Amino acid sequence: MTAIETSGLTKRYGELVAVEDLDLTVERGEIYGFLGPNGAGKSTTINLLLDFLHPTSGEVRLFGRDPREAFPELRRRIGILPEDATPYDRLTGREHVAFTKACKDADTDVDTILDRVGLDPTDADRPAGAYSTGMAQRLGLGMALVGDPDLLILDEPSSGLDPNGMREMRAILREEADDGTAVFFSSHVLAEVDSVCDRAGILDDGRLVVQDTVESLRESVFTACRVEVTVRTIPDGEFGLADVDGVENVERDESTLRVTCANPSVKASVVAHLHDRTTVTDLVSEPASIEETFEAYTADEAADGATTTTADAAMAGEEVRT
Ligand SMILES: Nc1ncnc2c1ncn2[C@@H]1O[C@H](COP(=O)(O)OP(=O)(O)OP(=O)(O)O)[C@@H](O)[C@H]1O
Repeated sequence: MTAIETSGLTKRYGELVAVEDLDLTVERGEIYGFLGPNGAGKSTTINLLLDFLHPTSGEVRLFGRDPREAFPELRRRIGILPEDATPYDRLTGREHVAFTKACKDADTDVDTILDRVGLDPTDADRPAGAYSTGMAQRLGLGMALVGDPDLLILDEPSSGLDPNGMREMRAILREEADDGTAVFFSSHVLAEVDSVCDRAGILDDGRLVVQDTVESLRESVFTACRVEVTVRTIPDGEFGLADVDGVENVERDESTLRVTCANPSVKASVVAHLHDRTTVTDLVSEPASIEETFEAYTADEAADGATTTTADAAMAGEEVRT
């Protein structure tokens, strides 16, 4: 069953188009990653889905219903983790979860929720004002899980979580999806979306520029990577690294070159190129940021002289801006 459906969803602030003509569907049982750089329109989209903002044009349907008419009934079926959710200073973690339970008239067991998100009883009984960012985020996720929602909408859920917390969060999202919940979460961290989502869309300047299964995106879009090479001396002047096939960007400081590559195979060419000109003393490979990935993707499309269509846009016969 379709949990989220938007058609032509648009939000303008005067001249600024925060979300433009967004067509999106998210099914129950799937985890959908909503990727985009800062200011792309992710939070605005979430606020439109939840009827916190009214669209300039277009429509939202949650479980086939117009949220404007169906809240608060729909609200009971939805768990929300807003961006930068700040708990009430004086209420304990336990009281936050109990409060959400009361608001939703849910029969959730508060201790089970606290345990599930990794807040031990001592922490759960402390005022949440003293929580670290990661603990507050765990609490926010716990509140979103109250009432066994059919749809989870999470805005940057991993912000502030350490690697352990991120792993635990991913496991919870997968359990929820396996249980039939639709999970929609926004992120600007590509690796996070890559590791947990079934499908993902990339938003840029308010427009959905790519949307596909993560498996397909991994082959076509999530290929950019970054390599940080430490060298004994950086060769003088232009030494041709930026012209190596597949090199998208080069940054340098005294002894380090940070090179964005269109795909992992380019890393070997980078090292070979440097090997002929200087001594490489260290090499660290890391995932590219969403901005780098997006730049590499759009550069590739442009270089191909491609029709610059994505899977979805191609289906719709639309051209994608680059
Ligand atoms: N109330 C508002 N009035 C005017 N412009 C706004 C308003 N809210 C958001 N915007 C603008 O709309 C665009 C999209 O903002 P939005 O917060 O949705 O982006 P985002 O993808 O969630 O960014 P981030 O990852 O930084 O949270 C931005 O250019 C932002 O400045």
